[in-house]
Amino acid sequence: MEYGPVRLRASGISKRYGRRTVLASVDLTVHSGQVAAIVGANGAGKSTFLKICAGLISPNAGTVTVSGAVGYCPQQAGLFQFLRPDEHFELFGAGRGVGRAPARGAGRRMARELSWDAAGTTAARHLSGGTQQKLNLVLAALGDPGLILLDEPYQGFDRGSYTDFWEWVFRWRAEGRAVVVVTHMLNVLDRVDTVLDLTPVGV
Ligand SMILES: Nc1ncnc2c1ncn2[C@@H]1O[C@H](COP(=O)(O)OP(=O)(O)OP(=O)(O)O)[C@@H](O)[C@H]1O
Repeated sequence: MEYGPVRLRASGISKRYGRRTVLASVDLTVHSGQVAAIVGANGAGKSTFLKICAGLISPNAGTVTVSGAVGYCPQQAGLFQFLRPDEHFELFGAGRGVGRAPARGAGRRMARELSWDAAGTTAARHLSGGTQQKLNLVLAALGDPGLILLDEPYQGFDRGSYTDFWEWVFRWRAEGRAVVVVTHMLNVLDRVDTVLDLTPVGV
C-alpha cells in the first residue's frame, strides 16, 4: 500500500523517571494517510510516548521529527474552566492562525458531528465529562493539523459518539492526515495501519 510523506518519525525514544525506565528505545513512523494505534497495559508508557511526540516532555534519548502542524488531545480534558466552547474555539484557532469567526464555525460544525450543540453559553466547568472530552477532541482537530495525536479521547462518550469518533479518525486518514491514537480498544486494531505495543517483553 502506498502512503504519503512521513508526518511523524520517533526514533530510539527512551524515557526514565528516576531509576524507572518507562520507554526503552521506542520507534514509530507514521505517514500521511495512516492511522497508528498505541496499545499496552496501564502504566506501559503510552501517554508518556504521546507527550514526547507532541513536544510536551523531553525524552532521555532519541529524536522526534514532525512535519506540519500537530493537534494533541490529552487524556484529561485540558480546558479553561471559565471559558465557553466558542471562546475555546477562538483561542485555539488563534494559536493555529484561524480567525475568530471561522474558528467558531469549524468548532461548532465538528461538535455537531459528535452530536453536541456547542453554541451555548455554558462554561467548560459546567459541561458533562463526556462533553468536555468532545470539546477537547474538537480543539485538537481545529485548524486541520496534518498530524493528530489522541490520548484515549473518547472516555465518557456515549455509544453513538464513540462510533462517530472512529468514523472521524478514518475520514481524517482518507483526507491524508496522520493520526496516532492511544487506545485500549483492541477491536479496532484490524482497521488501523500500524500498531505500537508498549507492553514490556515478558509481561
Ligand atoms: N511525571 C512523572 N513522574 C514520575 N513518573 C511518571 C510521570 N509520568 C508518568 N510516570 C510514570 O510512568 C509510567 C507510565 O505512565 P503513562 O501515563 O505514560 O502510562 P500509560 O501507558 O499511558 O498508562 P494508562 O493506560 O494507565 O493511561 C507510570 O508508571 C507512571 O506512574
